Amino acid sequence: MSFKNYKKYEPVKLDDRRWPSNTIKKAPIWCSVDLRDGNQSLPIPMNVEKKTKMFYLLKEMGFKEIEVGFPSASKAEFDFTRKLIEENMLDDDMTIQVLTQAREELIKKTFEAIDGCKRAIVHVYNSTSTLQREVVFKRDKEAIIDIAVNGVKLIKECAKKSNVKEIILEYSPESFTGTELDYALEICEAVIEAWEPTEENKIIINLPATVEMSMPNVYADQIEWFCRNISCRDSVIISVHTHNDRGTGVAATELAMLAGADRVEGTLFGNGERTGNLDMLTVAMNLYSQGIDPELNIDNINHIINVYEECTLLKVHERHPYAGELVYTAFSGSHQDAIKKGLDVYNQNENKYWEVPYLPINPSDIGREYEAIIRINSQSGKGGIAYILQSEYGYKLPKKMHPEVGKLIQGVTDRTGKELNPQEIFDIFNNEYFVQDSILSLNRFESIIEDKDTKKKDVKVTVSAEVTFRGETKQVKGVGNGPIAAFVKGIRELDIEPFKLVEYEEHSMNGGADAQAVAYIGLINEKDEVKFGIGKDSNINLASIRALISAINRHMKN
Ligand SMILES: CC(=O)SCCNC(=O)CCNC(=O)[C@H](O)C(C)(C)COP(=O)(O)OP(=O)(O)OC[C@H]1O[C@@H](n2cnc3c(N)ncnc32)[C@H](O)[C@@H]1OP(=O)(O)O
Ligand SMILES: CC(C)C(=O)C(=O)O
Ligand SMILES: [Mg+2]
Repeated sequence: MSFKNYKKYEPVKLDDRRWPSNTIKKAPIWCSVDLRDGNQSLPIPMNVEKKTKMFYLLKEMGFKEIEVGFPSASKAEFDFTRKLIEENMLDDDMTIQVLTQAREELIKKTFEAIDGCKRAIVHVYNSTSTLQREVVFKRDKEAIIDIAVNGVKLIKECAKKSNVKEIILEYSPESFTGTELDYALEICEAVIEAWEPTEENKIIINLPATVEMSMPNVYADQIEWFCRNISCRDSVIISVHTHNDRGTGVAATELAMLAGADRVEGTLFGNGERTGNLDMLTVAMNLYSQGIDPELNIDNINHIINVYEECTLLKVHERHPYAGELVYTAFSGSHQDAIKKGLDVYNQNENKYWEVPYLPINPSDIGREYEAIIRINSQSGKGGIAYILQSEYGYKLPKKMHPEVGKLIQGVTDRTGKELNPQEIFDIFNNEYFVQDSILSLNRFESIIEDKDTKKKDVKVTVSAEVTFRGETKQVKGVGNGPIAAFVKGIRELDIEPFKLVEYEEHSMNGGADAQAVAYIGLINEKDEVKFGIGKDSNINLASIRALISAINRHMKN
C-alpha cells in the first residue's frame, strides 16, 4: 500500500463559517433519485414494471419530487416516463424530474419524453472537475462553461415550444467536489444568467459530491461559501446530492443543511453509484428522532424494505440504521437489563418523551411491533431472560428470582453457544418449574377457614390434602393461619428437609374467564440455599401450594 500515491484534499478558506452554530429546524425539500441514480448503479436495472412499483412506493411515502429517469438513455427509461404521463400516475402536487447530458440530441429526446406533462424539472449536468476537464473533455474552463450554457439555452428554447406548462431547470456542476470552488460558482452564474430565474420561478442549483472526497465539514464549508457568494440567492434553490465513498454521505448532507442547503437528493437505503447515494431514510429518521416532522411516511419500514428489495434485488443489511433486522435487538446482558427497566418505566408513564436506554426510537413508530427487542444467547443476562418470560409468556418473575432463572438459561447457552428463541427459553423454564420429575406431587387439596370473622387477626385454616411422596400416597392434615402455613405444617410429618419460606409473590395472568393466578415461592434450607418454585392455577390458594411443592422438589432434586 502506498499512501504517498494520494493527494491531500484542500480545505476551504472560510474562517468565519457560521454553519457549526446552526441547527436543523425543518425537513428539506426531498427529491428521490432512486429511479435514476439508484437505478443506473444496479447490475440489473429496473424494467418498466419494477420502476412503476418503486414509483408508487415513493409516492405513498410522500415524495413530491422524483427523478424518474434518464429518458434519452434507453427505451425502458423513455417508455417509463411516457407511462407516468399518459397513465396520469402523478398527483397534482408532484413534479417529475428527468436527467440529461448537455447534448442537443439528448435534450431534444428528453423533451419528447415529457410531452404533455403538467410540470417537470429538467436536470442538466456536465462535469466541471479539474480532472474530468483534462481527461474526459480535454477542454479548458471556457469551453466547459459553453457546454453548460449551450445546453441551458437549448432547454430554454425547447421549454418555450413545449406544451409542458411549467419547466423548472436544475443544473448540476457534476463532480462539484473535484471542482475549484470559484470556478463552480462561475459556471453556475453563467447558467443562471442564461436561464434568468426569478424569485417566483427559481432555478435549482445542485452541488453534488459525485465522489465523496473530503470530510463532511469541508463539504459544509463549500456549501456555505457557495450560498454566501452566489449572486441571486433568492432565485436559487440550493440542492445537495451526496455519495458515500468515505462512508459519511449522511453526515455531509446534514452539515450541508446547516450550511444553507434547501433541498436534498438521495435514495432509499442509500442505493446508488459505488458505495451509494445519500440514504434519505436515515436523514429523515434522524430528524424524526429529534422531534422534527420528516415530512415523509416511514411508518411501515418493512413494506418499504420489501418493495426496495424486490425492485433493486439488493438486500438491506441487518445493521442498516433504523431499518436493519437487528437494529432494535439487544443480545448483551447489560443492554437487555437497561431496556427492560426503561420499558417498564416508559409503560407506566403516559405522555412522556420516548426515553429507553439503547433504543433511540420506539420501533413500533416504524411498524416494528413484533420486533424481538431482546434475544438470548451466551452474551445475555438475567434481565433479558426475565423480559422474554414477561413479554412473551406473562410471567413477572420476582426480582430475587432473576439470578436463578438467568443461571438456568445461561447454562444452556454456554453449553450450546447458540441463540435460544423465546419458545426454547420457555421450554427450559417450564421443564424446570412445572414439569418436574416429582418427588412430591399433589393429588387433592381442600382448605376450610374455621373462623370466618375476618376482623380477627388469627384466622384458622385447616388443610386436608393427599400427596404422593417418593411413590407412596400420603394424607396430609394441618392447621395454620393460612393455607400455605397449614399445608407446611401437614407435610412436616413427611421426611422432607427443613426449610423456611423467604419469598412470596403472586400476580394474575390472562384476565377474564381464563384468568390464572401465578405464585412464586422462595424456600431457604439449612445450608442457606434459596430455591424458587412456581405454581399456576385458577385458584390462588392452589397456585401457592403448587409453587411450594415446585420449590420443595427443586430443593430435593439436588
Ligand atoms: C454522476 C452521474 O451519475 S451522471 C449520470 C450518468 N448516468 C448515465 O450515464 C446513465 C445513462 N447514460 C447512457 O445511457 C449513455 O451514456 C447516454 C445514452 C446518455 C449517452 O450515450 P453515448 O453517447 O453512446 O455514450 P457516452 O455516454 O459514452 O458519451 C460520451 C460522450 O459524451 C460526452 N459527455 C459526457 N457527459 C456529458 C455531459 N454531461 N454533457 C455533454 N457531453 C457529455 C463525453 O465527453 C463524450 O464525448 P466524446 O464522444 O466527444 O468523447
Ligand atoms: C447527475 C449528478 C447530479 C449525479 O448523480 C452526481 O453528480 O452524483
Ligand atoms: Mg449521483
